[in-house]
Amino acid sequence: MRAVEMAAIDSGTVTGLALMERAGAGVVASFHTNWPALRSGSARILCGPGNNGGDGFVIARLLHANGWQVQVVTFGHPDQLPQDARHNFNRLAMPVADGATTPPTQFDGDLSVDAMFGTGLTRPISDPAMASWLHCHDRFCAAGGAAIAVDIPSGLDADSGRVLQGSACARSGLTVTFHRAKPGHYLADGPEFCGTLHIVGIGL
Ligand SMILES: NC(=O)C1=CN([C@@H]2O[C@H](COP(=O)(O)OP(=O)(O)OC[C@H]3O[C@@H](n4cnc5c(N)ncnc54)[C@H](OP(=O)(O)O)[C@@H]3O)[C@@H](O)[C@H]2O)[C@@H](O)CC1
Ligand SMILES: [K+]
Repeated sequence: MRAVEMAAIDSGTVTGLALMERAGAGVVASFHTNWPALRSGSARILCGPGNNGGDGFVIARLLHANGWQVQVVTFGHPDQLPQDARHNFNRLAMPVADGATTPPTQFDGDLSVDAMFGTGLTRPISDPAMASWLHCHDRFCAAGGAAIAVDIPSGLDADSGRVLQGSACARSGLTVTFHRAKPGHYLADGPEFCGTLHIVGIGL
């Protein structure tokens, strides 16, 4: 998937930013399909240090523009964000909480989005702050809340479908992935953590 994305970008037919915008818009469209009654409310978006977090910033902007009350929680310093994610971070017109220094609270809003890690997860999630915020997402999902994972539930290996050894991981009721499903969506722990799987095209 990473190779496909890079080939499309390198060929000049599409930019990473355009792919990210389509990914974020695809998640919002899938959300409305899966929970049609939820037209607006309060959303919490957990945004990690890479482009998965970048998708989260796009989602935050789109929901906010549609009248949602949005709480963005970031993990990692904005200066360290990859270019496309940084661009979308800068476009946010709402307060952002730093997940490293803000204690997580039980979420009793309407929509929780896991945009912490996607295909770039390289090792178990061991950071205590990340783990406790993901735990809030998981509890919200378990309580029947609208919980979405962007691309892949954070902590789940996209190839094997296993939760990385010792990693935090959160269940979602809906996982929205891009272009093609990954083996991990269907294998091992995948189905339990992904919930319903939507595959959205991003023009690749
Ligand atoms: N490419 C495209 O055009 C498109 C991409 N798209 C989106 O991008 C996603 C892939 O983005 P990505 O490659 O930035 O990886 P992502 O999962 O966001 O994180 C990587 C960062 O996390 C860090 N890190 C890793 N493990 C960690 C840990 N346990 N604990 C802490 N940190 C950890 C890692 O650090 P490092 O391992 O380098 O030290 C790195 O900084 C993809 O899933 C999709 O959602 C869509 O928009 C479609 C178009
Ligand atoms: K994710």
